[in-house]
Amino acid sequence: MADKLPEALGPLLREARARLAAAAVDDPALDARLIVEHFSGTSRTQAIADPERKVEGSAIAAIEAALRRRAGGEPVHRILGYREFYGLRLSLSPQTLEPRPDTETLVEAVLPFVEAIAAREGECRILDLGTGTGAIALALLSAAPAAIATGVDIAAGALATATRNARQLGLGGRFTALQSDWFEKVSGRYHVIAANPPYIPSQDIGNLQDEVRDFDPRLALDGGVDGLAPYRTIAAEAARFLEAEGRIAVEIGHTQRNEVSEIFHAAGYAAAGVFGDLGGNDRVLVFQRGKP
Ligand SMILES: C[S@@+](CC[C@H](N)C(=O)[O-])C[C@H]1O[C@@H](n2cnc3c(N)ncnc32)[C@H](O)[C@@H]1O
Repeated sequence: MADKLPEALGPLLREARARLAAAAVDDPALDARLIVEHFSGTSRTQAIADPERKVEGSAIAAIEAALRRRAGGEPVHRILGYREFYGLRLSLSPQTLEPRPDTETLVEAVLPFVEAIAAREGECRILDLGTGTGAIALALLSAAPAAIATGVDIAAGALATATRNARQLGLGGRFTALQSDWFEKVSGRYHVIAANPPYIPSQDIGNLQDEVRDFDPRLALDGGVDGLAPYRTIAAEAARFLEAEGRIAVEIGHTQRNEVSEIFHAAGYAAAGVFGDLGGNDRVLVFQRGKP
């Protein structure tokens, strides 16, 4: 049994970090800080300026429990219940993928187009397929006040979380949640169809990092036998829902650029951009109607 956690903020942070380091957590200093700040309601500045500040017993108990979960391998943002994405705080639930910084690449890739359409037409309609927490749609709505978005997901629990996130961010009036198997229940035409679909080949899921395999929902990861099934469906069915000059933007696995490009070219789309993530990997492909 570990010693009792100290009540004073500075020593508490040090002990939290030591426990996570002993459990071989990747970044024990960062995770200890996130956990202590979240459950004690304190800030980094307070920890530096007032390290003797006392933390309440109920907060210490919550920190104790959170450290145990983190040491047991649960991702820190699952424990906190939220993750920042594109500067927005998004709540998570068991049915949502934890949004990743790489996906911000997709937001940046289409934002200039969204802004240009909104300036020209007074509105830009976005369809976010597989919306999860609402990450892509809500980031675009927060950056483009004349945009409106429909977030589609097959998972009702994900849509409930996306709807809550939209409301909490003051974007509820421009966000519609729709439960649908890709385009099945979708109607209307959109200037942007965005998707970060599941793209891991089914047989590779067992080899993913424990934190991904055990805590992200399988529905958010499994892209079928070769990881490309959702791209085939999206490429085959998008035409009826895309405005003439619209764009389709998809996140891809870093080895999938050629295969995904071929799928969209065969369906009648031309490349309109390739975007790399912060690690320099191909991460987002943008397409428009036309010959490759
Ligand atoms: C990789 S996650 C992306 C979540 C979110 N867009 C993000 O970037 O953080 C894929 C999402 O697609 C949803 N999904 C899986 N199969 C689907 C289907 N057939 N129709 C609609 N959504 C689906 C999953 O529930 C999951 O929320």
